[in-house]
Amino acid sequence: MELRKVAVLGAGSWGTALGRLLALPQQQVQIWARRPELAKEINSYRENRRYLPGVLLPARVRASSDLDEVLKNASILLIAVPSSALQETLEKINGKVSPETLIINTTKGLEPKTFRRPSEIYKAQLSEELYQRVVTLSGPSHAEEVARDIPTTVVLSSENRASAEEAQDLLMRPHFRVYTNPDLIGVELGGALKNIIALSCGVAEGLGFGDNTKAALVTRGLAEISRLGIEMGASPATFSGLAGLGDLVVTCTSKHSRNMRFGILLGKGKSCSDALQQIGQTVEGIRTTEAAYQLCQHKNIKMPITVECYKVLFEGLSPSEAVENLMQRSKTNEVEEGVKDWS
Ligand SMILES: NC(=O)C1=CN([C@@H]2O[C@H](COP(=O)(O)OP(=O)(O)OC[C@H]3O[C@@H](n4cnc5c(N)ncnc54)[C@H](O)[C@@H]3O)[C@@H](O)[C@H]2O)C=CC1
Ligand SMILES: O=C(CO)COP(=O)(O)O
Repeated sequence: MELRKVAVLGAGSWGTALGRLLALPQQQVQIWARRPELAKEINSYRENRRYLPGVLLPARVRASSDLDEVLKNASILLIAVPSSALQETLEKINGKVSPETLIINTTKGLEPKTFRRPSEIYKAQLSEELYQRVVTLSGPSHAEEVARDIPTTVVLSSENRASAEEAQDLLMRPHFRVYTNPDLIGVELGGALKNIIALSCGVAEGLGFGDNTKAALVTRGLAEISRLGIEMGASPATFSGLAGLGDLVVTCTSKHSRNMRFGILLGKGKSCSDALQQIGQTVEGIRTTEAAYQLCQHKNIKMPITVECYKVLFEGLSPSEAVENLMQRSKTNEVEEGVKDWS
């Protein structure tokens, strides 16, 4: 049996959980951790105590802070760094990856100012040949549950169908069901924009509001995600799928969501910097709120939750004022005009 090597870049909770999933008798996994101390700790304890405590890693998973060593002979590359580190990471691997390598992107986010989705960052950094090997993984999947083999469904998209199907075969497990979807724009926008709504649900919880408020945010959040997504070229159906509604539901309800936990702290009166420090992990919703706010202003699309979330994060608006602003907007229809008119 030919032994394959999988390189995972990013030793956070998601890189570690997926590294564990990819460790098979025929697959050796090496995780790249920026900090040598973290690589050492993972190897010594067979556990990533900092980012994924309580999950024992098989011996086939090793960590290293030497990027060249991790990339050497890898035929599969999985990238799980925060969106803020994606460009820098791709620059580091430039010229070190062979064109046949299958690349799985797991970063969810949107870049402020440029509005680039993760795959657009790959496209700008990689050769066209290698870009055709990039597949984005999205959908409702908290690392803490995937790492404990809790049944999970995800979705893959790519510009290249054969690459997406190859990644599907690679990742399918009895407890991890993988779908494909050709709508790369929708899959990546769903995964990024739900973070804004999860953060807002957290704020509502921190303010002491209840389930009605959360349901309102999820539903109206999905409406504004879809409005922006369709304008950007996504297929409407994707937003009722795993990368849309699916990820929105899990992130807005799960105790594992860093975006929601960050929002709870804001709702309870913590400053952004204190809340971020307390979470101590990636909170993609902050950058994505900035990007989506700029984008909806630029494209003149109504995204009231995103706008209020932006004001709380970047302009010092209090969470309770943001809720008041949302509730007291001028009256309107639920569905867009033209979808269903009064007869
Ligand atoms: N944790 C989860 O359940 C899921 C996470 N994701 C996405 O995966 C991405 C990574 O998230 P997590 O693993 O959860 O984050 P995390 O906060 O658990 O870990 C991030 C890791 O990236 C490292 N890192 C930060 N800056 C870096 C840089 N410049 N170069 C190299 N490494 C750097 C950190 O040191 C840390 O090891 C995010 O885009 C997130 O939205 C997607 C689905 C599920
Ligand atoms: O994307 C995720 C689950 O699908 C992870 O969400 P958080 O980053 O909010 O933890």
